[in-house]
Amino acid sequence: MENIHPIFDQILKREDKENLLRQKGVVIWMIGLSGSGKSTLAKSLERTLFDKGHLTQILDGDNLRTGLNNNLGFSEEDRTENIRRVAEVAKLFANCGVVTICSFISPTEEIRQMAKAIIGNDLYYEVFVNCSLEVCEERDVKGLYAKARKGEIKNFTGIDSPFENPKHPNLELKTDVDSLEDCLSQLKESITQRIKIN
Ligand SMILES: Nc1ncnc2c1ncn2[C@@H]1O[C@H](COP(=O)(O)OS(=O)(=O)O)[C@@H](OP(=O)(O)O)[C@H]1O
Ligand SMILES: Nc1ncnc2c1ncn2[C@@H]1O[C@H](COP(=O)(O)OP(=O)(O)O)[C@@H](O)[C@H]1O
Repeated sequence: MENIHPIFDQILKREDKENLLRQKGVVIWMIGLSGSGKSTLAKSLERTLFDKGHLTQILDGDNLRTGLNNNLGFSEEDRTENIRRVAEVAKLFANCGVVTICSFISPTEEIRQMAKAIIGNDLYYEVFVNCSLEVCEERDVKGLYAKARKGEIKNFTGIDSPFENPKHPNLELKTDVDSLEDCLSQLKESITQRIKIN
């Protein structure tokens, strides 16, 4: 871009900030249908890490869409822009050494590849919160599936908008098979390893 001069030679590196915080920065990218368990798992992970002295930040769809992304809806184009902005923000946090927990449906492989390309392979840690549409719909935590079935919400993921299962996540949690307690311990164990300073 003309007349824009990004600073690449920062005096302080991510490693310096990670050493200060005694943790590795990471973007934990949680993917799954509405009602699959992303927010529940993200909040519990954050609480556990915080209680152990880690600095964390949750970014999630419902919150970001009331602020930074409040001009975006659920068309394919808007979802792509939603994820592009979030990935950029997540990268800033992770480069400060923060354990950044992103909870977004991120419905297609293309969208996720974009997020990964922005964040970078070294920081991106993909978690598939796998739950069948049937169980998500049964849970219907926010009553949105009922509305979508009645045609009151258009482009609802899983109903009239696509969701592709991630092919090679770093971690897969089967929230319609394993208990919440089991899923949480799998998640906490893998993230605790991931953020450990050697
Ligand atoms: N049409 C449609 N489809 C899917 N979800 C919808 C829709 N309309 C509103 N909601 C609510 O928005 C939350 C999903 O936003 P995301 O930013 O995660 O979506 S996306 O990644 O851009 O696809 C989602 O939150 P979660 O239930 O936490 O996933 C819903 O509460
Ligand atoms: N194994 C599990 N993992 C995560 N959530 C579960 C599990 N079993 C049942 N649940 C319940 O499913 C619901 C998931 O809702 P939520 O976390 O808001 O989903 P999302 O953020 O993906 O829309 C919660 O009520 C949660 O208690």
